[in-house]
Amino acid sequence: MNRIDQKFAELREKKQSGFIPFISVGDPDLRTSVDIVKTLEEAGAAMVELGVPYSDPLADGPVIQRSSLRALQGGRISILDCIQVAKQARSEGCELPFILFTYFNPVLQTGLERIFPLLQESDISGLIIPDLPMEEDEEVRAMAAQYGIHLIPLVAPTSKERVQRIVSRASGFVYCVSSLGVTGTRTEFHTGIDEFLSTVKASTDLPVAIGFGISNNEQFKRFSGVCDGIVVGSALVRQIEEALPQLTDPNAKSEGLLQIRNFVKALIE
Ligand SMILES: O=P(O)(O)OC[C@@H](O)[C@@H](O)c1c[nH]c2ccccc12
Repeated sequence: MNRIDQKFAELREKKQSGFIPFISVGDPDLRTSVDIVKTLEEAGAAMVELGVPYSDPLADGPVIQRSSLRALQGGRISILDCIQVAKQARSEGCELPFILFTYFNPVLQTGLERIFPLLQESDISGLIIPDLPMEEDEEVRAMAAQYGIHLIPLVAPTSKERVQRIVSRASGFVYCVSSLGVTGTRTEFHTGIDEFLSTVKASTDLPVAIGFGISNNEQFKRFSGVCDGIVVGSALVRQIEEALPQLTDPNAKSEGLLQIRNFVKALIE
């Protein structure tokens, strides 16, 4: 059974919502990304989105854009580097399900025929490609299914009649975007968000996760119990940004990781 399926089954058993953090791999460096992943697990993450930094992150707000730039400062970070971070974390005892999060261009550069066997042998359970249009996802879906990798779709409040089509082809879970626009913390969400979530949940037996803009415990609680998973990217990446002086100092790295742990604990308690 895919680790994502196992994890959501456990969460449903415990009637809990899973915390799904997103990080840019390589920010500030690959080794620290392994340490951050392990810290997220200790702090209570259910699974983790490993973001492949990209030079043209169209769907990302300023926080993740800065994070991608920092990661790419030390030279190109490939999908293979991100897979290596997952393998290293696993080898150091991390049991989290890994979701590779990448724009479509790096996937094409690496080659579909190469990526999927690698994801499978690296025990990476899911893949999110935010700019893969449903109309062009045939080949990617077939390869993902062949290698047992969940290709997780994004559904936006404006998806309306497309919801059924997107959800009917979904695998693993359905990622509901809470608002329109780019990633980044928000004070309020799309007006019809509750109705939108009900529509998606009524359209699938798959777990449903919500993301975009969630940055504090009040917002986390608002969606707990309503969704099976809650994705937080920018608010966490911002914490990593603030902890950079510690994370990049060998003598203070553990202090930086503790700051991240404390942020997550307060976010999801
Ligand atoms: O950053 P936020 O607002 O917490 O949203 C999660 C988001 O970061 C993560 O899932 C993500 C990162 N880049 C994306 C691009 C498109 C959709 C989603 C994403």
